[in-house]
Amino acid sequence: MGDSKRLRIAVQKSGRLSDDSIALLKAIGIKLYIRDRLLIAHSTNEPIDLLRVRDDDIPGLVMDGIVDLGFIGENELEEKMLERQSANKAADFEVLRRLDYGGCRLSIAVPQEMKYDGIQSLEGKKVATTYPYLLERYFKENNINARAVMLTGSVEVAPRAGVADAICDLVSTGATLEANGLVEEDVIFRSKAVLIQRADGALSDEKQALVNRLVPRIDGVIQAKESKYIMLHAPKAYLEQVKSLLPGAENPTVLPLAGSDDAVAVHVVSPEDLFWETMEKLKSLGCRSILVMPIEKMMG
Ligand SMILES: Nc1ncnc2c1ncn2[C@@H]1O[C@H](COP(=O)(O)OP(=O)(O)OP(=O)(O)O)[C@@H](O)[C@H]1O
Ligand SMILES: O=P(O)(O)OC[C@H]1O[C@H](OP(=O)(O)OP(=O)(O)O)[C@H](O)[C@@H]1O
Ligand SMILES: [Mg+2]
Repeated sequence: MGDSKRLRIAVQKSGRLSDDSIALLKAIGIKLYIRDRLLIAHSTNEPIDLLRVRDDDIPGLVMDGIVDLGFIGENELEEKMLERQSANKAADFEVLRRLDYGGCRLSIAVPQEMKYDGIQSLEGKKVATTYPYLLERYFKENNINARAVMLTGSVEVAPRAGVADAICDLVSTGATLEANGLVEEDVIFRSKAVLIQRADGALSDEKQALVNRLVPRIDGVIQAKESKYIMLHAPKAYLEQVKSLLPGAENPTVLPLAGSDDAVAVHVVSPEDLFWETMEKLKSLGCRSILVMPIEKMMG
């Protein structure tokens, strides 16, 4: 399958990573028509097919060469890598880019009423998790004798159900832990979504050329999201102060303003957003018509 002429990309069918991964593919110019029932989607403008699967399967599909690329959370990727290594299966892949979504952490959490003085408090205890390999690695690194109990879902209910003493699960806002009377204690892994590719050299020249053309576009999309185009009218007398307030404004475009001798228009691409506080300072310097605009694409 991986040897078909079309580049195969695995994405999570439905879950936390699905929408952002599809949005990123669309933003880099890949036209996709996704029908909810269908597990394969074809691009209409590039030789690319999308395979929509459970995220658990994505690392294996890439490492076995069934697909060429995959969007996956680092937590799941690392877990599957450890699992395959322990079974002596090949676990080769290449991380092409770390992405700007899917941010979460894998943490140990305990019931509110449990006294916790560090990881040694878990000596001899059972900890429910969907990530037994990551958790056991952490136990080993800390010389703790504890048991990971594998649960594929609803990990948060394990202590109440008497299945385990504590849990190790993904946390983002912490709302799920709080709702279940659990307290986050130790972060054992920090994760973001990544784009991975089959082992170095495994792709045909044509496919690799396509990937090499697409990856810089991802950089462009991420960079554009973080950047802003800023325009304002500034009093000439305060131009230097104005420049020093604008992030990344070493070389702004300064243009004359029709009908005004003492003010100019300043345009700058800023690598970051402009805080309200900075806008207020600019205004107090006499700047007017301060506009902060999103940038859709960037290159060069
Ligand atoms: N609360 C969160 N905030 C941000 N990212 C998260 C959060 N929870 C999980 N993630 C990231 O998204 C990935 C997918 O999470 P999701 O909950 O959709 O997985 P799942 O239930 O295992 O889905 P599937 O049905 O595909 O197996 C996780 O492995 C993690 O990398
Ligand atoms: O700290 P929080 O912001 O509350 O997020 C944490 C929750 O998010 C994830 O589950 P998700 O909501 O994706 O549902 P799932 O149980 O189907 O995986 C994760 O498994 C936690 O349960
Ligand atoms: Mg999953």
